[in-house]
Amino acid sequence: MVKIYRHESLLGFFKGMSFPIASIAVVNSVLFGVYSNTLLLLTATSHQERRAQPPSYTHIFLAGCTGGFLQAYCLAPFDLIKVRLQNQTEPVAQPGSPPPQYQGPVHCAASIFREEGYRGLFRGAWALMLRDTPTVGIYFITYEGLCRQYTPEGQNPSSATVLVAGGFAGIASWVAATPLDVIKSRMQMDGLRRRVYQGVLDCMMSSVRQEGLGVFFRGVTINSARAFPVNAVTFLSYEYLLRWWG
Ligand SMILES: C[N+](C)(C)CCCC[C@H](N)C(=O)O
Repeated sequence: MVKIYRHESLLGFFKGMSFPIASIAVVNSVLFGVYSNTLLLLTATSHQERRAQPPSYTHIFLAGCTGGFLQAYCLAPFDLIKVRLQNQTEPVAQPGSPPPQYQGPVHCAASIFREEGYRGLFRGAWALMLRDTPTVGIYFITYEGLCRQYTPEGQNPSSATVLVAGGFAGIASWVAATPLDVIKSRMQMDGLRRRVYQGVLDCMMSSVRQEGLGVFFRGVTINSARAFPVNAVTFLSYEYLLRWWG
């Protein structure tokens, strides 16, 4: 951190932000848009009417799963690129040494397309859909459940409630998502050199065989620590944007 700050000032910490920001905007608008519109279809109530006539948890879960399933499709190529770039851990290039395999997100996307084809951009997408379909259901159930618990009937939840409920929704869904998150990332890295895994099930079996059941909880702490603030802010933005524009 000190080195980055000295050489590049505060801006250095935000390097490479434009690509994730653009992808988060698309992915989250699909997620929340599909969720809300599925609820509209299932319960015939708009976001504003849902405080007075709260939908059932079954409907919330189904709408969440639909949102999770469709957002995974949009997320897949962006997530693949993120995982490939993050795993590129060769030491910093010396003058004269060959450049890293991927020079940035656009170059990474283009090389995957060139070397592995259109389907290559969707490597790991099945595992991602399996990860996100049920866990986004859990995400919205936790959020709604906590909001209802701490809000007087018929009223809008306070900002503090939205932040805390959003934070815990993030943690609950990420804890549930971590086993398939591990598998997903392994599938995304597979194919870089030679293919190791036959498919999602094969990847699960051989990971457990080699590393034990603990493999399914790799990174659960860091995922949860990230999930709280990210999802607190996500839900606060969602609630306020809909209140202003709705
Ligand atoms: C379902 N799963 C837990 C994987 C993600 C839920 C989406 C939450 C948010 N986009 C985030 O990045 O935390």
